[in-house]
Amino acid sequence: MNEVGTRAPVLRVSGLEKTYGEVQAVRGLTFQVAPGEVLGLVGPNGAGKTTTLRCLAGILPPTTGRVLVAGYDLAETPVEAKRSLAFLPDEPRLFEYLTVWEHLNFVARLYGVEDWEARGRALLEEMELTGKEKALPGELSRGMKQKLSIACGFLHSPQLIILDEPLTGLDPLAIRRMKASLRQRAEAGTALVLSSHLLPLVEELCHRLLVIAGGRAVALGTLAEIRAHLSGSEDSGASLEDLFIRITSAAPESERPERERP
Ligand SMILES: Nc1ncnc2c1ncn2[C@@H]1O[C@H](COP(=O)(O)OP(=O)(O)OP(=O)(O)O)[C@@H](O)[C@H]1O
Repeated sequence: MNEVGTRAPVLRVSGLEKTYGEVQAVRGLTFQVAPGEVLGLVGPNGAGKTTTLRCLAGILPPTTGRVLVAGYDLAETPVEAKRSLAFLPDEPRLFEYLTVWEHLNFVARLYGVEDWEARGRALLEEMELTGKEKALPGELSRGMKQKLSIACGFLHSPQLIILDEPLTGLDPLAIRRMKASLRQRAEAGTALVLSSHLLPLVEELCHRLLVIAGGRAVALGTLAEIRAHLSGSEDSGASLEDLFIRITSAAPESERPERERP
C-alpha cells in the first residue's frame, strides 16, 4: 500500500447509489481517496463509471449515499465542496464565444483566483497552448479543446481532480505530457480519480484501482492486492488486462443494469 493512503482523505464516498428510472446504474459504492493518491476507476461499458464521476462532481444528485470533498458534504455545502474539486469530462465543454484567454479569466472569476494571469500563462505553456490566447474554441483542434478544458480545471488548484477518460483525443506527445502533469499534481498532494479504458495508463498512473461492474465494486485495492486476492500470490504475473477480464466477467448477471440483460 502506498504511503499516501495514510493521510486524511480528500474524498469520502459512502453508500453511493444512482438510479435512472428502472436502471440501477450505481449500487452502493464506498471508498476514499487520500491527498496525493490517484484512484483508477475501471469497468466494462455501462458499468457506471461516468455516472459515479458525475455524482462525485455534484453534477448528478445521488439517489442515496454521501459524498464529502475536502470535508464538505456535497449535498449540504455544495459550493464549498465544488470549489475544492475540478471535473474534466471526456468531451470538453467550452463557450463558443469566449477565447482561450477569456475562458481562463472567466474560470478565475468564478473561483476567485487572484493571481490567475501568471497561473494561466504557466498552464497554457504546460498544455502547449501558448500563442492561442486569442483563439475561439471553433479554431482549436479536438486535442487543443481538451487541453484548454484541462487548463481551466487546474486553474483554481483543486484538492480533488476528477477525470473521465482524460487522454481522449490527445496525440502521443500530449499523452506523455498529460501523464506527467497528472503525476506532478498528485506528488504536490492533489487527489485524483480517473476513469479510463486504457489499462496501461491506469496501471502506470494509479496507486489504487476501483473495479466496478453493474454499478457495484468488484475489486478495490492496489494492483498487487487485487492480484493477491484473486490468485493468492502477489507475483502471479497476471496483467491488469487479465485481471480486469477475470473480475468483470465473473460479475453475476443480476448485477448488470437491467437494460443490458438479454
Ligand atoms: N441519463 C441516463 N438515463 C438513463 N440511463 C442512463 C443514463 N446515463 C447512463 N445510464 C445507464 O446507466 C448505466 C451506467 O452508465 P454509465 O454511462 O455510467 O457507464 P460507464 O461505465 O461510464 O460506461 P462506458 O464505459 O460505456 O462509458 C448504463 O446502463 C446506462 O445505460
